Amino acid sequence: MTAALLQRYPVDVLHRPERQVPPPGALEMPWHRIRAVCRLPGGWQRWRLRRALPAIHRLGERLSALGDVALDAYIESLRDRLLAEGLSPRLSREAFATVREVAWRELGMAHHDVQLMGGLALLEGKVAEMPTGEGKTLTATLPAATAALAGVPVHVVTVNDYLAGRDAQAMTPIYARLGLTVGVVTHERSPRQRRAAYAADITYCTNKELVFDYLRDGRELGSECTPLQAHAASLRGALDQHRLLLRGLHFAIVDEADSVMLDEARTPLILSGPDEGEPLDIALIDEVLTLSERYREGEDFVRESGRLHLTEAGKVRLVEQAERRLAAQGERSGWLGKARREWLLQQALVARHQFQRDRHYLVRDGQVQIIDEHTGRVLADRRWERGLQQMVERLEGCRPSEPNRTLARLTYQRFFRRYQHLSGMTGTACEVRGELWWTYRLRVVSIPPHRPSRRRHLGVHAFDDDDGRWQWVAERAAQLAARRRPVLIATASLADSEVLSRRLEARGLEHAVLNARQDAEEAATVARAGCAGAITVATSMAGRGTDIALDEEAREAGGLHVIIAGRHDASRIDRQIAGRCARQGDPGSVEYALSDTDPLLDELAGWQRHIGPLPVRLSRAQRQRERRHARERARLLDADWRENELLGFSGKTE
Ligand SMILES: Nc1ncnc2c1ncn2[C@@H]1O[C@H](COP(=O)(O)OP(=O)(O)OP(=O)(O)O)[C@@H](O)[C@H]1O
Repeated sequence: MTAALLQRYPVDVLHRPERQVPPPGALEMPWHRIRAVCRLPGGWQRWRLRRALPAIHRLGERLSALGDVALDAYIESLRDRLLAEGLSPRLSREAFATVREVAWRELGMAHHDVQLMGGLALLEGKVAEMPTGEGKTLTATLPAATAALAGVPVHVVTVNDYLAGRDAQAMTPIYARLGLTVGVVTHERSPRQRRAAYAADITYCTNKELVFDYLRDGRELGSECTPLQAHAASLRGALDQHRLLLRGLHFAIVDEADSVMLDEARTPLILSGPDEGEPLDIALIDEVLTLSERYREGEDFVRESGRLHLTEAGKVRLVEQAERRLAAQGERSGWLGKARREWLLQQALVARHQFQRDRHYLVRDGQVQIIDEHTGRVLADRRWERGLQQMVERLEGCRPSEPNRTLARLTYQRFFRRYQHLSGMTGTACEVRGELWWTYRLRVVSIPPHRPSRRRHLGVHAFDDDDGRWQWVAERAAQLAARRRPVLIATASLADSEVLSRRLEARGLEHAVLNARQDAEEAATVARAGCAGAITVATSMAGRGTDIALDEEAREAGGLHVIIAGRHDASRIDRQIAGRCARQGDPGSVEYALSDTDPLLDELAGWQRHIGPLPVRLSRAQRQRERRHARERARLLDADWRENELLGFSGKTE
């Protein structure tokens, strides 16, 4: 696949190469769903990958006998051969042995067999499912360096700026010794720095920055949107290639693939700019907010599948109010038009009843900032659309921001399938393997752990209310810390993390907090979290990718203990949090502290909400939410294809 890529797309000739993905035919989706079920057994896949290992080790033995100068000369010759011949299986094995030897010399870490297998799966364009803490960061260096040595620009995509910066910095010694350049794209980088980072052999970036940069390039390209059109425009001097950020979509390794490609793929990414059209009608926003105050849940509006809907009684009430307003203010009042006023009121109800401060957003420096529900991080510069942002700002007493207009939008589903070579890695893919196949044509290969896990599951503790839960959690943390074990307490929201922090403070327990409000010291907080007796309270910010290294005393005391205080949107997220302990053969334990007031229970209606033990009800609610989110993604994908077909005649959305 990759060799073909090199033949078809000489990198420096075509601008912005990417795969043209045709919309699926009528029977294609059902057919791929059947194929997702009829996959090859995992054992056979692993056996196939394992077969390549003896050859890599034989080469590795030869390389380890070389001195530093001889190794550098060997790397030079390997690069020349890869550039000339492309990525043949033989040269790929040679490259893997070389990267492994270099990793050993530069970082003191040689890839384990399971990491070599994971690397081979990535090079084949698959999702490598490797248990948490097995060293995916190091695994990615194998296919990334191999492809980069063959001249293919590589994007290593991850979920947040902290991980992109950390992984790039940690792995740079390997790439530098191989003569490869590394770039990092994070939120604060300027366009010039981004261009330079994408020009590097290997670019570490976050999914959001990558898609936004792609959309910005799309606007720069205008109508010259396909690679061939862009190339032709460049030849006739109509396109200044130096203004583009990316060099095309060649080879991507997506870390935390289930989070990036599924959890975050429920809403399209929207590039917005200042709206120079209609000015914001603050008086109307205030009026709607005042009206919405009188609407009662259950009578005037209901929650269904996580959304708010006006009931018939609510609609009748709105008609009466609108008529009164129209009579008083005339037709220019903004109340004309049934659809518009219902929509306005619905937005006001969402601002009032659905979005909660310190759960969905926080207020900082007089501004409302959105918290990413999956990563627990602030989404800098992102705002809700069409008046919703301003409504929340008014409710919080902040100055309303200027309205934005959509410039371009794109779904992750469409974006990632445009890569010439797409692969991913994660610790949690087994339950979504079908969706990864029919959405992205990605197969999942489960890679076994290097050593058997020593993680102990200490069960679930259920409480009637938050008060009881926080009291127990604080007591438990105090006991464990006294035994010199480090404790990580994961809360479901920023508000919960602050409530717990106050409880710990009241007991005089020293602790660190990692949440969207206290994110400046992230690296230092994570570095201290593995010290003997340390207590750390964190939201899902510490859920994925965070590597908590233990000190010797902590390891001897029993390793990290994780308390998951509240179930998350998907069981995969809980498993990722549990995966912060017992990594790389270390000891560790995990337990749950659940409360009957968990907002996840809102997912259940009627008897389901009240019948059965709390852990069973929460698991039911979690499964229901996972299914709802999967349905939303399927709907979005479907709408995306249909819109694409329609706009094929009239224009493009990106
Ligand atoms: N071959 C190796 N030899 C020694 N240590 C290793 C090796 N591979 C990885 N490690 C160490 O294992 C730890 C975990 O690595 P890493 O954070 O990359 O795991 P991960 O699989 O990405 O975890 P997560 O699933 O949480 O993202 C790191 O401290 C890393 O240095």
